[in-house]
Amino acid sequence: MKISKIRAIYISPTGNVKTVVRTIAEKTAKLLDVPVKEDDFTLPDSRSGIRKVPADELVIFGVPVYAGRVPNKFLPFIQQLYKSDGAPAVPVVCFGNRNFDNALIELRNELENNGFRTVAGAGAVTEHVFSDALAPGRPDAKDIRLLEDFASDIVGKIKNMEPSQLSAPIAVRGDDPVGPYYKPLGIDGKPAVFLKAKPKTKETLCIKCGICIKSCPMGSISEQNPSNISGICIKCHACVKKCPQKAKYFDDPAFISHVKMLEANYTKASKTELFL
Ligand SMILES: Cc1cc2nc3c(=O)[nH]c(=O)nc-3n(C[C@H](O)[C@H](O)[C@H](O)COP(=O)(O)O)c2cc1C
Repeated sequence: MKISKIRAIYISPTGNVKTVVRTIAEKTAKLLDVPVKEDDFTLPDSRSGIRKVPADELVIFGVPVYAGRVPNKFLPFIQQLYKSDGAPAVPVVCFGNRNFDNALIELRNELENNGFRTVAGAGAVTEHVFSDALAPGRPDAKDIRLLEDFASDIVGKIKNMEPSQLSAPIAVRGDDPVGPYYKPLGIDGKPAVFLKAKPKTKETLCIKCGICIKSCPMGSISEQNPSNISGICIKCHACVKKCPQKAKYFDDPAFISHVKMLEANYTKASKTELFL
């Protein structure tokens, strides 16, 4: 099968998915001696129109895992933006050391529904945006090597395949039909409900540089006053992580309790799972 280009498509509010997708894309491109085209659709401005992916491009499609699934606010864009008539695709989900639950199978199914043919899949461990005690510094050098080996295996698999052989979706871990969202628990073992939590701002530190405004995937931070979160917050932590002044933080008690529960139960290093 002739591949003319690698298409690296991703949502990555704080950068982990971008690193993982780029690693796989760059290695496959090198092995196939073709260019990479990058499509980052994290921000509102990057999410218009329909992009038809030609059947001779290999797609590496990455999203973060939120509550054990594909982030629900991004799902409509995944469903609408990218279509194909048979391009081979690799769904990649990045999770913060707890579990990817049903996210990979959900992304696989969405890509298949959009006309892609999934040939491999990955659930990659990455640092949890809620706490650097969960998979700290990952992907690390060992993870990168593993992802590069995975890229070599993908190339080995598709190189001698005919387009007609791209039939059954790649078998991945997860429930099909896709199971429910993971319900976050607090340190007391009871459900922790923090859907409405929004980041606060330390006014003494904020210099109104506007970086948080430009980083918010929901476009929810007021241009006039960055302390005002006028729209919905998906807790992605882009504003917290990207603030050069460390002025943004969450203090919602249910959210803090959930983070404590994660830190109490999920610090043991998880493994990246690869499907070929
Ligand atoms: C709202 C939210 C929910 C999350 N849910 C999970 C989860 O269910 N399981 C898990 O292991 N990590 C979870 N994470 C961690 C992210 O999947 C992980 O940190 C990922 O690398 C973030 O990607 P990014 O750096 O590209 O934004 C969650 C993160 C957020 C913001």
